[in-house]
Amino acid sequence: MQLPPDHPPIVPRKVGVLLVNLGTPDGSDVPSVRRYLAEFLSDRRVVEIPPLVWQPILRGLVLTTRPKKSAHAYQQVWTKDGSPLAAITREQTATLQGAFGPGVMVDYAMRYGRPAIADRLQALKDEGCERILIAPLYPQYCAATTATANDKAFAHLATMRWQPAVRTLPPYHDDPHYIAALKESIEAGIAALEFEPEILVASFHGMPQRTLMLGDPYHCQCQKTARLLGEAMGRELIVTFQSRFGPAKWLGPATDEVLMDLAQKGTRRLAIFAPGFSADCLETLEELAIRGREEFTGAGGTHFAYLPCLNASAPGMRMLRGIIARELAGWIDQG
Ligand SMILES: C=CC1=C(C)c2cc3[nH]c(cc4nc(cc5[nH]c(cc1n2)c(C)c5CCC(=O)O)C(CCC(=O)O)=C4C)c(C)c3C=C
Ligand SMILES: [Fe+2]
Ligand SMILES: [Fe+2]
Repeated sequence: MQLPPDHPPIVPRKVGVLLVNLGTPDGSDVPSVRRYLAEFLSDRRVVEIPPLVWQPILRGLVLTTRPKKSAHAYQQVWTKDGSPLAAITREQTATLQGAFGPGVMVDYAMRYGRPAIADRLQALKDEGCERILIAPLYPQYCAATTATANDKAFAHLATMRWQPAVRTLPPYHDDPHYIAALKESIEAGIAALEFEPEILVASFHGMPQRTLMLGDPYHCQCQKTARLLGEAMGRELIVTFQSRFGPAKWLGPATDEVLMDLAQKGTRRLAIFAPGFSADCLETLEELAIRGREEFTGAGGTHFAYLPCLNASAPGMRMLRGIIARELAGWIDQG
């Protein structure tokens, strides 16, 4: 069929997958960290205080003190490929693209900082993706993570004349693929240690306690992940919540307090891991692997191990491929 000479170009139809993670600063210097924190902590899904009250506190207090402290923390985990979260997310994207082959276009974006969700969503559409799965990589649903990533994607869709059809990845906290991948990865991590841990700690990112009362399923989904994982491994796990922010009451028990308490009460050998993070990042590599070790050994522990997240490991990528392929049902050949 002959197209009119001024017809917009026609590109072949494709299916796209947009992996989304939280975001990270472009550099570990104080101005980069300040820019990132300003965007992150201005998100009303993250800090649920009216902006008229919160913005003066954020600008006058938080952004004048925290960036220096956080930049110091980022400097301890920064790699030649940049922030660990960014480097690992890139690797997950490339590995998943290899697993799906040319029938599916896999890309990634960050909720805060770069690459921006709007830019990558638009790029997928411009490449001909008329069907896109938006995949926030959070196993446990939380308004401050999953919902805000989806909000950002839908805000961009609202600007489009020709929208792609979209699906969003549901939480996968109790998915057998995820539990099996965690079991495989953690058991391999323990087998490689030079000591036998007496205690296993599963540390999840915390949230303000009131979000549980407001109906956010995050806390329950973390507990269920830990229960299923403990049952699969045939071992008891201690569940803790880390990374408290601000003066409000957060979900507990707090990871740092539990580490010190266990050591003070006589635990000597301990392994900790963070099943709620799909990629290692500041919160795992600095807060758990570095500071957690100091807290535990400072209180009398002798052997401490931090076991890495699923990242782009073989079990982690098999899991991601499995859950994403399922969500693409009817859009791709399931073969
Ligand atoms: C895995 C789920 C996460 C939840 C839930 C979450 C909630 C949440 N976080 C903050 C404040 C901060 N978080 C920071 C870093 C950070 N948080 C997550 C994940 C969750 N956050 C990740 C993956 C990262 C790491 C980013 C990286 O660059 O590696 C930070 C920034 C670092 C710092 O200054 O400590 C802050 C601040 C709040 C307030 C919140 C829920 C209300
Ligand atoms: Fe966080
Ligand atoms: Fe609960």
